[in-house]
Amino acid sequence: MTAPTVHSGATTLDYDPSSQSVWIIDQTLLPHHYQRVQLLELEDFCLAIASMQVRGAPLIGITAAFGLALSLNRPQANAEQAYQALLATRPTAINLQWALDKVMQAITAQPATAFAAALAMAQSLREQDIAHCSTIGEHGVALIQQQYQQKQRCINILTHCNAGWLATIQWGTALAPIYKAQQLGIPVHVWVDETRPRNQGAHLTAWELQQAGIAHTIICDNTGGHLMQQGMVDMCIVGSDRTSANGDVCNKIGTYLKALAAHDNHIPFYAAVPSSTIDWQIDDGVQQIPIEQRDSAEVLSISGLDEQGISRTVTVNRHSPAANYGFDVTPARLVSAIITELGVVQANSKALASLREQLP
Ligand SMILES: CSC[C@@H](O)[C@@H](O)C(=O)COP(=O)(O)O
Repeated sequence: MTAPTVHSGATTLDYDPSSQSVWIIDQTLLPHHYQRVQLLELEDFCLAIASMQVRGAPLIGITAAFGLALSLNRPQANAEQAYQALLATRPTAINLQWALDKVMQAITAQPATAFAAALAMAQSLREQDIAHCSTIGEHGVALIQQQYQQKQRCINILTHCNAGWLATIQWGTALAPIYKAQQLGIPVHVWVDETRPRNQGAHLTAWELQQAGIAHTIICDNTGGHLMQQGMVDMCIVGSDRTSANGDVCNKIGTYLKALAAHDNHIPFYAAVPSSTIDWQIDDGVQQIPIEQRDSAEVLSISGLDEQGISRTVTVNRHSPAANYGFDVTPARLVSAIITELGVVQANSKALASLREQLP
């Protein structure tokens, strides 16, 4: 099967009404194999999120929304149990709870037609994600355009992890402005942090950009600071898994170090954040956002393709322990601005509170 691109209108999750299931892309196989898999039962949904077949904050949320909704049409359906099972799959991305809460609200509002109401909500969250990511792209591309107007040459953008269409339903968050820049004919080149240990940059962002025909270069996670010192980065754009109400941006581990280097080198550092990623209950992201710790095996070994297929290779001293922190928090003072579907706002409590007032 030909792999889709962002420009062919590809989506990462599609509902199939005939089987009451969803089809996702198994992201653990990318970039080596493009394979869609079907999620039918609640357990399939939980496993897909926990094992990172689907990942990226917005996509985690929408997948969970469908998992909860579809679980209601099974024998012995129990919405509360399904909610808790899905919520327990990953701790950091707030989109997970946000989407589950929306579906629960729909169920509570229409108990007699709970399945239909929940499914309609999941479908509307999916459509909303597409629209919001596209709008984030339109707001973000103005920032790239400013740089281009000043410099009149290819704009070098550094990104971390994967916040492209694979992390959402379509378009992505951090990559959406880059795709929009390409559509406008603005020359861009993307520095892609490999993003150990799961290599979402080297595996997923690089694949997406290559499919879309966007110039990019994979770099080791520790390279960004050097490039910034040498004037080889014009701006950084990253995504977020949870942004606190005061503008602290939690994102894939290593983001904070890039923000520090950007600050030291006077390079703008933007986070592309749909409002569904803002945790309004937390006003100190550094202290309050739960940071996922995953299996140390992900640090001790690396996955790759050989004649046998995809396998993991141990790359370290076998007898050493390892720690696997999944995310870190960039304090608001290091974030130049936050790109949302409602516009570009300052990373502080006041600006975010006024953004909140505009939310439906
Ligand atoms: C639009 S996605 C933003 C973030 O979710 C992304 O940068 C990220 O950190 C994803 O982490 P992952 O562990 O792959 O789910």
